[in-house]
Amino acid sequence: GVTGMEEILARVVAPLPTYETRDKSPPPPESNSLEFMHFYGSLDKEDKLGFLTKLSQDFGVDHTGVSELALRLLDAQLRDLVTILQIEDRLRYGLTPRYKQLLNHISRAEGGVKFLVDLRADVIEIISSKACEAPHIRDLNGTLKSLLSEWFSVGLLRLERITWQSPCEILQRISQYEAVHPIRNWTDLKRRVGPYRRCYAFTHAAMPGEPLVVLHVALTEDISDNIQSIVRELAALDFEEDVNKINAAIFYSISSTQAGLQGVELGNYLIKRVVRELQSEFPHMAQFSSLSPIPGFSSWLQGLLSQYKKEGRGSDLLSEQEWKEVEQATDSAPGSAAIEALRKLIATSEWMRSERLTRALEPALMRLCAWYLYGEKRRGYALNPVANFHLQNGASMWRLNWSADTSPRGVANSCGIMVNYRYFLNETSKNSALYLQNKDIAASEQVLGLVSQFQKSSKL
Ligand SMILES: CC(C)(COP(=O)(O)OP(=O)(O)O)[C@@H](O)C(=O)NCCC(N)=O
Repeated sequence: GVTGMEEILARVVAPLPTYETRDKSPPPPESNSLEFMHFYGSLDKEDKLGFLTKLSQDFGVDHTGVSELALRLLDAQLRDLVTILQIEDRLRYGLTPRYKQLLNHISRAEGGVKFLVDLRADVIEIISSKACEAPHIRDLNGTLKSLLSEWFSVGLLRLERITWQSPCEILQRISQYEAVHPIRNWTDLKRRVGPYRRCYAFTHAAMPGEPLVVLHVALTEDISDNIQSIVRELAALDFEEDVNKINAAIFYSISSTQAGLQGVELGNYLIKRVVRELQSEFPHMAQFSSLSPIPGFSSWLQGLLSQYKKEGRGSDLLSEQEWKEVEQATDSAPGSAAIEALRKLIATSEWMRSERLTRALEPALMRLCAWYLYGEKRRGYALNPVANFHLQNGASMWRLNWSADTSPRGVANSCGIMVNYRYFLNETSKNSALYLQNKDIAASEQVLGLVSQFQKSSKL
């Protein structure tokens, strides 16, 4: 109940020591941390929301104290620098939320770091579900994120290569966490860590046996243009890699496993770290690229077709000839009926069954997909989350691949198209800065060509 929460919080969230005694006060008993963790663990989702709201509101920053210090700082502007710096330091300390010490102490308890990672996952869920508008909960998220970013900085992470000899519990976790191309069975898993494959994970001493982010790599002769050649069912090859057939590293799946570490950029660091690892193992390797899905393209396209149907602008999406093919294949009248018919074909993946329709639609779907990846934005950045991830890392949108994923899921999600985000090593930091600051997308001639085809045909 509420009184229970109030009582617990007042007892275990020690008041912030005064500025003068900030380095002299003894740490609160570890029992406070253990009691907090135990109590929180016993709450259901509803109560967790109430508890975290109370923690962030009533045990955060002393706003009155801060505004008084701010006034004192203003008054001191004409004083000597030493005085000003002293008051600034008081202000800096005054902005420390009362609960921050408790979070620090919890991190030193057994299982405390994992507890805080999961606690932030709860906070993120509360914020994204808009379950409560309390602005203080964002402060709590910010404090947790900055603490976790320090504890999970690259220097404190361990790069582990996962092989068939890795402990079963790690292999089991790898197959459980694989979010992009689900692992079907032991044979599939063995293939993913076998010859011409690499699987790496970051782990942290505070969370033993827990892969924090997992990267799957295929070692190939050149940059892969389809996923079937990478994940198809094949008897696991037993012979060692033939180094002459290895010139490229294809990142075909990456998944972070801890929701509470969102924003800590582990995936980006893992890719960069693995590139260095592979360069030392294969000094001549010069091609590093992802082979990425394009989740959301199909549904975006269906939405676009509905919108253009309403506005009677079908001719802006497909050429005369392309519409003719659709009308014939679906026996529909020109105009909105044909648009609706095409929308249905995309929604049911029916178009894939007809050789003729596939050939007719390829140019249109490729230029629409190029526009979806390159032109569609959210707050100025790429709308597609996978594109945004790789572009933030400094990769360039290098090649769209037709019928790259012919699995039912691949056709349903992105009309079977996949994209290579290529990592030109001496350009990633420049590309990343240009993308993050100016929202410029680094793209190849092939992609830019498809985009300009779309713009010409739709007069965008
Ligand atoms: C793509 C991933 C690995 C990026 O993680 P990370 O680099 O830690 O980014 P962030 O979560 O810190 O923003 C992550 O967003 C993820 O697991 N996405 C779901 C699976 C996928 N590959 O899209």
